Order: sequence, then C-alpha cells, then structure tokens
Amino acid sequence: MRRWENEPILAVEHLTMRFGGLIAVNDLSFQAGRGDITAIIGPNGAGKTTVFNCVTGFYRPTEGRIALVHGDAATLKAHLGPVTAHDRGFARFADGAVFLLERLPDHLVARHARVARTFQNIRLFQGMTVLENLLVAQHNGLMHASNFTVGGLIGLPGFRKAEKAAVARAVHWLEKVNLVARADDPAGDLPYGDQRRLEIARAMCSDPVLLCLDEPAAGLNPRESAALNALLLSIRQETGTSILLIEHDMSVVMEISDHVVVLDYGVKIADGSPEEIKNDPKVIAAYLGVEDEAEVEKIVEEVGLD
Ligand SMILES: Nc1ncnc2c1ncn2[C@@H]1O[C@H](COP(=O)(O)OP(=O)(O)OP(=O)(O)O)[C@@H](O)[C@H]1O
Repeated sequence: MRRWENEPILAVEHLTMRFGGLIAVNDLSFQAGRGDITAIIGPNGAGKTTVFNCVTGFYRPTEGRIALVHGDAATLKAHLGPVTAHDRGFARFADGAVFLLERLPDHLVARHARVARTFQNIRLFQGMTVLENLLVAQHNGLMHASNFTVGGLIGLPGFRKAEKAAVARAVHWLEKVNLVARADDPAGDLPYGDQRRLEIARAMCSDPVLLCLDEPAAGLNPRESAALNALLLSIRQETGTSILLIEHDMSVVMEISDHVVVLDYGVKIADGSPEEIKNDPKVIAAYLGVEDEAEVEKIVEEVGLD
C-alpha cells in the first residue's frame, strides 16, 4: 500500500530554497505516509539537509508549503483550506490538527507540531550524563508542570508526578537503545555508535509524531548499522511514529524504508518504493555521475541489477 499517497502525514508542496543565486531546492513536492519510514537520498549537495532544515523550521523556505497533520484528521487535503486562512500557521480540529511548518519557528515545530530531529553532527550535551540528556529533552513538559515557577524546587505534587513520568520515559528509551548501564556516564564518553542511538532516544523522549534523522548511520560499522535498522523498525512498530531520514548508507535505506525520494541538484528525480528506486536508471545515473543512458544500461547490466 502506498501510504504516502493514501494516508499522508506530511505534504511538501512546491518547496524552493534559494541562497543568493544558488537554488538548493527547486520546486520540490512529495508526501510522507503515516507510520512510514521515508528516506530522502541523493548525491552530495543534492539539497537533502536543506529540505530537513525547512521541514524542522530551521530555514524559512523561499517558496512552498510544508503541511503536517496530527491525529485522526481524515486527510490533509480536507483540512488545508481552513488552515491557510490562519496566519499563525496551524489549526486544530475536533479530529486532529494541521500545521504549516514553513510558517513556524523551529521551537514551535518541535513543541506544537511535535517534529523531532537529530543532526548530521551529533549534538548531545557531552558533559552531562546520558540520563540527564534525556531529561533535558523533556524540559518543556517539566516547566509546564511547575507552572513556570519555583514549584519544581519546592516540590509541587504536579511537578513531582511529571518528574517521575519524565524519568520513567527516559529509562524506557535507555532500555530501547541498550544504554541503561551507561545512564550515569557523561554522554561524551560513549562510543560514537552509542551516541548516535542516544540522540535518537533523546528525540523520542519528546514523543514526536514525525522523527527526522539526518544521516543516522554515518560513521557506524556494519554491526551498528544493523542495530540501528532494528531500532528504527521497532520505534515505528511500537510507537507508530513516522520517520523521515536522510541517508547515504544504502543498506539502511533499502532494508528499512517504505518509500524513497531521490534528489539531484535540488530537483526530485524519483519517488517510489525501494524496489522501484533501486532499478531506476535516472537514480543510478545521478549516483554515478553518468549522463548517457546507454552507458547507464551497461552499468546496470554489469552490476547485475534486475
Ligand atoms: N546556509 C547555506 N548557505 C548557502 N548555501 C547553502 C546553505 N546550506 C546549503 N547550501 C548549499 O545548498 C546546496 C545543497 O546543500 P545540502 O547540504 O542541502 O545538500 P545535501 O544533499 O544535504 O548534501 P550532503 O549529502 O553533502 O550533506 C549545496 O550547494 C550547499 O552548498
């Protein structure tokens, strides 16, 4: 089933991002399905990170719309009309909500639209313990529980309850990423692969509806890559969180993605299931930097793709 067509959670429409004279993303449209693992792939400089930065509110796109739906909203399209009438960038309905991410700053994309992300370069608090990193990620909920006062310090019951829940959530995710034994160690002391998994655990502590992962397998060895695949599949299965990832490691992309979007020079050149993408001559040509179709056919034969 092509959930990205039938049950989209994210719709990117005519997204364009210019940096001065450079067009990093050019009129890009694609959808991500609810509960799907969607991979954005493409050669270096294709515009993948720029798309991520637009989806997560770090960049305001030059043009285009990025709509995210929550809850039981039947379809994005049914609700997009009313949303565009509001300048604030989101509208809540009885059966869900729609957020126009291109209008929201990054902290609101994270807090209200519940889009979490990790970065190409790990951004943990290296001096804090592993557990503290997961508690800091839940800071907003705890501040609410303290009524934004010293309520937390003097131990208001509501705060104590929220604090307990935050620790329980942190421990749950530490178990999932197999790092309970390292809970009290500084995050910076962990091996690289463990830091990558801790970043994912931290993102999951904010209970996202969309988890955006920027090259989660970068720098991992094959065993760690396989563990990452298992972790992402179990996140999807247990929480239903939709995942959008940028990845160069094809063993990750082809094994776990439901849907692959391919960019080249800021333009979408393919969009489909991993099987469709793997055998698409345009994709192979883009990766190999080959323009001539006959040559592509020859390479496909040599590599033995079906
Ligand atoms: N903040 C910026 N200012 C100017 N140019 C930028 C900026 N961010 C990205 N670019 C340019 O936009 C183009 C797309 O870059 P982007 O990082 O999105 O590609 P990418 O597909 O993520 O590449 P990689 O796989 O190497 O990470 C590149 O030419 C890059 O130099």
